[in-house]
Amino acid sequence: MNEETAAITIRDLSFAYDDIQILCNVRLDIWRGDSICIVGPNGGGKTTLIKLILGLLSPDRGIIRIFGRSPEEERQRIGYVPQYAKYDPQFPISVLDVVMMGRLAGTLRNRYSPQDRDQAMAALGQTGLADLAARPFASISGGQRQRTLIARALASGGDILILDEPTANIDHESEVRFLDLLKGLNERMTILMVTHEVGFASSFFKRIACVNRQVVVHPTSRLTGQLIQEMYGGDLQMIRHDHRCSEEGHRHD
Ligand SMILES: Nc1ncnc2c1ncn2[C@@H]1O[C@H](COP(=O)(O)OP(=O)(O)OP(=O)(O)O)[C@@H](O)[C@H]1O
Repeated sequence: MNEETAAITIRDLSFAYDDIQILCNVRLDIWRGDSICIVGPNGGGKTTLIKLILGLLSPDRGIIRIFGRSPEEERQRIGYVPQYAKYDPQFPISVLDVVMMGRLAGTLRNRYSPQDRDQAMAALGQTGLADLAARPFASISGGQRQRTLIARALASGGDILILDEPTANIDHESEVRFLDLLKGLNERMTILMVTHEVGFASSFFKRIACVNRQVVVHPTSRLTGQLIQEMYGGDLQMIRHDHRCSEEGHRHD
């Protein structure tokens, strides 16, 4: 993969919180237009990996390049949807206000321009929520809140979209609409998504990255149908997946 096709390149990355090693010798290549699903056991290091990609944490060793430059330089090109559970839905603001927060430049200027507003409305249109712009964020459904947070990430105008467990707390119908939305966005954006729902991976993502101190990537085509059945049976609990993340259970691409 060369600089023209690379979106995110990680080499020899290690990171510890205090003395506890969380990620060790990670190598990962994510190309432009990729869609990659990040799975792994609780505490395996998925969110830590995302924070490193966003430049919110610095590696102890190794390098991370976003479009060939440092995460700090290219952070504006990444739209980030945080873990749903960490967002307080009771905060008294409108749907449009939430999306406007994605216009980082406006936040730094301390006031938003008409262009910021237009971008935020366009992002709401893309996620099918334009009619709800004036509604209090607290009054819309869980699935609509999720799409609002995606609109906020889109309003930033990035080329990479990173989502941390976005489907927790949304029903199946919303999940299907959500997948359609991701498919459309993937035509022009690189998408990374953390999930515990492995079934999700086979229906949309091109590749699946297992994070458990190290990172091992599989094409999702190898995980579909019978193979998924053999690997997980009817049980998609991450504890089974953790077992498969052992060195014997994986091949590096
Ligand atoms: N700020 C911090 N200080 C110290 N340890 C931390 C900190 N943040 C996370 N950890 C620890 O680092 C490890 C990896 O956490 P991380 O949130 O990256 O895991 P995860 O794979 O995203 O887990 P989950 O599936 O539960 O969300 C965990 O053991 C966690 O307790």
